[in-house]
Amino acid sequence: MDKLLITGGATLNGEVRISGAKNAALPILAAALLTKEPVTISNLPHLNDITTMISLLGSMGVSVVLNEDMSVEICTETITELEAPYELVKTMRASIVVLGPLLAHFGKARVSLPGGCAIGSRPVDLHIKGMEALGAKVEVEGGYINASVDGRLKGASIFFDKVTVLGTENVMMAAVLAEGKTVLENAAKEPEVVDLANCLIAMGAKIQGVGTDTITIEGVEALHGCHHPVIPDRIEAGTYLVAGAVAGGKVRIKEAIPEHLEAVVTKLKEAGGIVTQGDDWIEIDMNGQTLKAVDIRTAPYPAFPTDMQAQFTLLNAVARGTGTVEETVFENRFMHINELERMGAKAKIKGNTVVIEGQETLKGAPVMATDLRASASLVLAGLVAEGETLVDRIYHLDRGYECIEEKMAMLGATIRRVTN
Ligand SMILES: CC(=O)N[C@H]1[C@@H](OP(=O)(O)OP(=O)(O)OC[C@H]2O[C@@H](n3ccc(=O)[nH]c3=O)[C@H](O)[C@@H]2O)O[C@H](CO)[C@@H](O)[C@@H]1O
Ligand SMILES: C=C(OP(=O)(O)O)C(=O)O
Repeated sequence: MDKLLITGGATLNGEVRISGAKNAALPILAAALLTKEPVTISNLPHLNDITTMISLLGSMGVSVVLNEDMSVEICTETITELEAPYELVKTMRASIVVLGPLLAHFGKARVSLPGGCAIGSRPVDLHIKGMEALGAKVEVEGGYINASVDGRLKGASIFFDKVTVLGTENVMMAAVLAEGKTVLENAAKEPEVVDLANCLIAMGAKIQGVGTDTITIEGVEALHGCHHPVIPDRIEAGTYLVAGAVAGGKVRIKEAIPEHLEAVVTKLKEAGGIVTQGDDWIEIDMNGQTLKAVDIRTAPYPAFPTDMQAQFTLLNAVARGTGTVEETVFENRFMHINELERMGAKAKIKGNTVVIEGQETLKGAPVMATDLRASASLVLAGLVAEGETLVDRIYHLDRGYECIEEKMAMLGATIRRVTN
């Protein structure tokens, strides 16, 4: 199993290109199931999750062709199976997002329940209720969601009890082919939802209000092919900015969308970073600045993202002062704390809040990655710790960070992949 070996202490300097967003690319790949015509998707990141989604489409008999420019062309003309099997869904819960497109286009879907994961129970009840509201018959049996509809789905008014990103995306994709009007209230406003909607609109869908909490969809009979470039990954961007903050120096992220990172940049400035930005870049300069602990409260966009919580927890662990981090989105997203404590971090967890007392230094240690962003926080810890840190189980990182060791090394980090 691959590990990352990091020798701490190097100051980071330079530029890093941000890859396409995993969480936008995954539903957009699924959106190709909504039409018979070819859909071409570019700026896809090279990540294990993307490979899993492509394998899932392939397992259905969908044709997926890699073009010379590295874009991917997907065509459903050859589809034979309307199923997402457990073997694939268990490795990536975002596979659930094929439910809406399969049901809306083919009238039937069988999708394995994703189950819980290292960050909490993560139910999909709101996805299922949304499909039922659109007129689907849904049964959960033997760990599978079996959904079907006679004829077309029917537009409906749907209020999400909780803001759900994949839930909004799944139901929005089902509604674009439904008969009549659908109104989604308390919908997710994340940039990835907006990117998916823009792809659907390019395919001929009629959607209004994306980026607000009320999305209105006027169903159409059929969608057509399109070419869609995926937006840059705001979480990857934020992670490299935190790397610059904790390791000192000057780090510029390029080919990003600064508007998507406002909550993160606000906290980086509060932490003492000198942050400047242009149309598609953000730079953090820590030369001579003292890193200060900050208070964080995660919540749906545009508030501070839960996917940046672990990285800021680490920032607090090496900053001056005491910072409080409150996690309101997932019930169990503090798995990185124990590992950071093994490196000398001082933290107290109480319910969904952790209070971190900043330390002058952390000490390198062998640590275990438990989920994607927890892993990112351990890599960041390794960059600042004294001595060597060996991060085990980095398959989590490979789900979400393209070429992380190459990108970090280009900024000056001493980091390499160890295979055994
Ligand atoms: C592939 C992808 O895009 N993943 C992102 C997506 O996950 P995902 O879409 O799975 O997360 P949700 O927004 O759905 O989860 C938000 C909250 O709603 C709850 N919930 C969700 C659905 C449901 O049917 N019932 C229910 O109770 C969840 O348990 C959680 O407490 O948004 C999360 C929140 O920004 C991010 O951390 C993930 O990186
Ligand atoms: C939690 C995440 O992803 P997923 O929803 O795919 O588990 C993430 O990207 O941080």
